[in-house]
Amino acid sequence: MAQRKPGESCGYASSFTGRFSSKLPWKETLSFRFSPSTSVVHDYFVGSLGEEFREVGVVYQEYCDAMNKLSLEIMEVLGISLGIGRAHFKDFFHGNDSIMRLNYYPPCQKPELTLGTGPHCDPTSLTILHQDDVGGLQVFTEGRWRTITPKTNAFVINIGDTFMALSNGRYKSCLHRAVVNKETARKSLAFFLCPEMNKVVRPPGRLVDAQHPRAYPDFTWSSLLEFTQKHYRADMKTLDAFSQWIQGTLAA
Ligand SMILES: C=C1C[C@]23C[C@H]1CC[C@H]2[C@]1(C)CCC[C@@](C)(C(=O)O)[C@H]1[C@@H]3C(=O)O
Ligand SMILES: O=C(O)CCC(=O)C(=O)O
Ligand SMILES: [Fe+2]
Repeated sequence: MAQRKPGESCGYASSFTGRFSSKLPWKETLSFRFSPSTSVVHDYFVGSLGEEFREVGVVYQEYCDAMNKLSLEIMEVLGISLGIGRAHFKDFFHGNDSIMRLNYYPPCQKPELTLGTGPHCDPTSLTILHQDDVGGLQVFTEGRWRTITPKTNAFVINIGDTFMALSNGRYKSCLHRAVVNKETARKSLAFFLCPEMNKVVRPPGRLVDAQHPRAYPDFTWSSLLEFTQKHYRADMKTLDAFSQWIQGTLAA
């Protein structure tokens, strides 16, 4: 029942053999949807995983509600930082159709031969990541992979591709990966803020001018999500590949 089906972004997935034929990530994942002012998270745990998961469902419902609140506060700060005011992005994400993902990375006897999660930019808008104290998240900056040391009471916040497009490229989505180790399993919780499915991703006019022409075409989040689920494994070039893909399909 909980098994994730090809093309869907919810459910349990291990080894990803159903989706990819090479570079399989060394991880298991459980992904589910979140929408504000609903009990969809709690209902998923009870409805798909069973009555014995009711308590866990309550906890993750509360966690996702808190992540939603934090995401909208961060969107206010990002709007102020770009000079377009606190309301613009906060209102854009007031209704959202976000994804919560639980990552489990088993120990690996030959960790140098694989990756927990390969190099990528999150195609989503904003990621709030809670990692445990094992360590393994790395970000590629200034020419090399740098480990993000776990901090107990801190979250890691990533800009994703969709927000890069919304900010007309002023913010860049962050290239990152997760390595594994021989001794200890690692777990992380990733809350991916996503707009409502059919909302058009278009930067505010104030961020487009002669010096800053449009960096990406208009698109809906549902079309980018479908691209990553059915046509293209998200990597560090997803948005460029997606832009070419939609312009190609429009021209056809
Ligand atoms: C919309 C999504 C697709 C992925 C989960 C969320 C945000 C991150 C994406 C992902 C983790 C990027 C690396 C490749 C991927 C296939 C994975 O390793 O899980 C991506 C997720 C996915 O397509 O399931
Ligand atoms: O587990 C981590 O530290 C990173 C996971 C990640 O990048 C993702 O799920 O998109
Ligand atoms: Fe990621």
